[in-house]
Amino acid sequence: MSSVTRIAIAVVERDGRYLVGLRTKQQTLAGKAEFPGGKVEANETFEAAAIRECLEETGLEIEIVSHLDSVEWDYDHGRIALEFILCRVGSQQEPRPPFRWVAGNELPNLDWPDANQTVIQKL
Ligand SMILES: Nc1nc2c([nH]c(=O)n2[C@@H]2O[C@H](COP(=O)(O)OP(=O)(O)OP(=O)(O)O)[C@@H](O)[C@H]2O)c(=O)[nH]1
Repeated sequence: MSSVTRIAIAVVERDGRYLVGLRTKQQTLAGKAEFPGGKVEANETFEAAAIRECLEETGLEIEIVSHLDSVEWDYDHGRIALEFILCRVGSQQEPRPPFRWVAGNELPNLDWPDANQTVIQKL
């Protein structure tokens, strides 16, 4: 049995809009929309990983608000356990592209990874 990779996802909200990126051709699930996130390192909490990945990918410093959802998913590229964490950003700083702010009511119109479907319905 293959092991499960732990993934932390930062669902960052500011004024009813959410931080959304686009997975590149080089990544798995290329062309899909994504929230900032990635693999949790050894001895790292999900929350710390969400903050670190968001800073690395978007340049924005965030704070944890609450836990949103836990999802396990079997992709062709492996089995992952995702923790979706609601976060906020204090500043009016703009994210590094391709990340951008998307209105909450626009989120269902984007092409998301399958594992994101339940969390999108909750926002
Ligand atoms: N970042 C991100 N990954 C997601 C989302 N939804 C989802 O299923 N995933 C999956 O979660 C995993 C995240 O891994 P990643 O490859 O982006 O993370 P990473 O940067 O640490 O990995 P790398 O070092 O291999 O590039 C992938 O399997 C990706 O397909 C999402 O909304 N955001």
